Amino acid sequence: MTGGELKVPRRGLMFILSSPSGAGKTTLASRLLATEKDLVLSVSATTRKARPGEVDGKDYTFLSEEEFFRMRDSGGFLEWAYVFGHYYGTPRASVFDKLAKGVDVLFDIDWQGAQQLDAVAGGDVVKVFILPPSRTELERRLRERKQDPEEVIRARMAKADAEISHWAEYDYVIVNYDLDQSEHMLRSILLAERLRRRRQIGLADIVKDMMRDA
Ligand SMILES: Nc1nc2c(ncn2[C@@H]2O[C@H](COP(=O)(O)OP(=O)(O)O)[C@@H](O)[C@H]2O)c(=O)[nH]1
Ligand SMILES: Nc1ncnc2c1ncn2[C@@H]1O[C@H](COP(=O)(O)OP(=O)(O)O)[C@@H](O)[C@H]1O
Repeated sequence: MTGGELKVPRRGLMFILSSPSGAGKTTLASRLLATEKDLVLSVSATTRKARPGEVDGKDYTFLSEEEFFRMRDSGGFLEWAYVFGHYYGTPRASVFDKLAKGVDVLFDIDWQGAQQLDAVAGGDVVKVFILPPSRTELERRLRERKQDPEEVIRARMAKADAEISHWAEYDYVIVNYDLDQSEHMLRSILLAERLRRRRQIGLADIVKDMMRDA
């Protein structure tokens, strides 16, 4: 069962995934997005170049630094951060409208972004940290992905400790040994969070009707 089958009107949630680069969050996010009804990706803006296969407007909105700063300075971002030598930001547009319509928004952002979203919308935020099984496996996955030159892989490994050191700030932690199992765990978290009483805003009316009819 997925949240799409839930009938009680509910408020959407902000589902944040963070991890050291290469742990598997993008893969897990796309599996969820492919199958979960009422879950959409917050497409971040970035000044980094597109990787082969990445689509502008779908994976990221690719901006020049000038365009990024213009958007940032006009209040266009809910949060933004400087990561691995590039700027990344979460567009403000329509996030809260989606939550009000019962649609969940998934964020693939780093610990800085997670902290900022928590500060502006704590009650809507659910934070999940994805850990790799080991450092060796993290490096193997970064190489296997074959999308970064050697110096970028080294930089990502060097930054892994800084990201991992924030693991205890998250509500849930998944050690990503096996993709199918991790996907199941992530889906279970999403379903449980969707069922939180305070998010099921239609409950009060349902219960009121029930009591009157009794
Ligand atoms: N704060 C923040 N971080 C972001 C945003 N978009 C992506 N990131 C993070 O930036 C880091 C680098 O992302 P990317 O270059 O796609 O490499 P990845 O680590 O392989 O996913 C990752 O930790 C992302 O989660 C954003 O809008 N805001
Ligand atoms: N549980 C897993 N077992 C083996 N390989 C995995 C697992 N999870 C992800 N991968 C692989 O590791 C690489 C990095 O995953 P990716 O989702 O791009 O990580 P991130 O978005 O966290 O940087 C990809 O090639 C992906 O297919």
